[in-house]
Amino acid sequence: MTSSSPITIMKMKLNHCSPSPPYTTAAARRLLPPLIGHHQIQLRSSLGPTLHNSPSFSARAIIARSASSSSSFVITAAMASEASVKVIDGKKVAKDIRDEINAEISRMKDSIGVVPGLAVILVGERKDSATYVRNKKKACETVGIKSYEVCLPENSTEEEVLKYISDFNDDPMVHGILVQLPLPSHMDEQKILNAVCIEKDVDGFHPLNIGRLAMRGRETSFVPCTPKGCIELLHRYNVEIKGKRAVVIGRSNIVGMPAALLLQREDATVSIVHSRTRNPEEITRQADIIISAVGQPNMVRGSWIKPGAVIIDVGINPVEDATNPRGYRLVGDVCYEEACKVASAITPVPGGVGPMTIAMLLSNTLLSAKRIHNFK
Ligand SMILES: Nc1nc(=O)c2c([nH]1)NC[C@@H]1CN(c3ccc(C(=O)N[C@@H](CCC(=O)O)C(=O)O)cc3)C=[N+]21
Repeated sequence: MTSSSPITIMKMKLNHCSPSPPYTTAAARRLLPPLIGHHQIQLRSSLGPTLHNSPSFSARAIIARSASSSSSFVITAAMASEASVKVIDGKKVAKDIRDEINAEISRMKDSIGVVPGLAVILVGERKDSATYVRNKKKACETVGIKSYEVCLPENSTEEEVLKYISDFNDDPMVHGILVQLPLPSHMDEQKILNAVCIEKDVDGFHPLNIGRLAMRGRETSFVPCTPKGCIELLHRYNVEIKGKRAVVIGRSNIVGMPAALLLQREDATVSIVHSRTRNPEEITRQADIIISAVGQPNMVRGSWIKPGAVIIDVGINPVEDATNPRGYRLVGDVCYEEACKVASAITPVPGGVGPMTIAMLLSNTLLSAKRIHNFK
């Protein structure tokens, strides 16, 4: 989703999350300051040495508290906590991972002469899909993966797609196969995804992959890229998962569900919030870790977030923006401005989970080539 305009742009004009300024409610005024101070301390230990939040937060809060009006207190405290939120830099981490992958691929090429190959099948003319595919191809080039691309017209038949999949399944140069989603509506997505042989399913969308993810004691074959990227970010920022309460918002097969399974594997206590959940706000507010993957711009408000929580925002939602040369800009599921004032760490959109998804695709492709050639 880069220079070209995506198919659907949310009809919203949002510079902030809402017309009303955040944290001016009486409840927020009562709740926020002491809790932020408390969680700040926890955060510092959980995020380790990389954290550069202001050590003077509580001092500033106390000074603010002694200041005259309560409204000036709220503003000052909010500013102080905002300054201390850790922005989780997915773009930077993705670059580090590509460098690591690049080194591994050179090592493999030098020792056994194998170059990993990724096949991408794109059906139809969706501009956003075309952009994703182009970005994946570029990313492959930067790490030394050979990419094989097939672009089919919108009116192709299922059989044609299945034929390409079957050829790639048999091609020894190809170690990973990705069918770009969504497929045109006349195609049976399940049937097509099931045709990708499990050894080359680098997207991790095969039911057997998800099944293994769900079962204790089973080795996973390929972990779906976006959820894998989310967990990788938590690991690389030293966010402890074990024993923590995690809430995943959204239950899609490709993000929400596998993300919840992964968090559970990492010993978090996991709840899934979805469109039929009663009191999503109340449940989300219990989370130490929030992964949001719903595709609703700014749905998760500051009041949904427990002070000190870590937020991974998977949403990439285009919203109308006349001031932007593209005519739109991207926002997450989480109201960033509000979240920055409550959370201890957050991924931005863009530059958060998106780049990690692609990095994990490269990582799965390398893993596949290593497995197929038994290269340690
Ligand atoms: N079989 C399949 N596998 C996928 O993994 C898959 C798919 N189909 N269909 C579409 C979604 C979406 N997706 C993204 C990947 C990277 C960014 C990304 O890098 N985003 C940039 C935004 C760049 C920009 O447009 O400015 C960022 O968040 O920083 C976004 C979205 C993979 N998907």
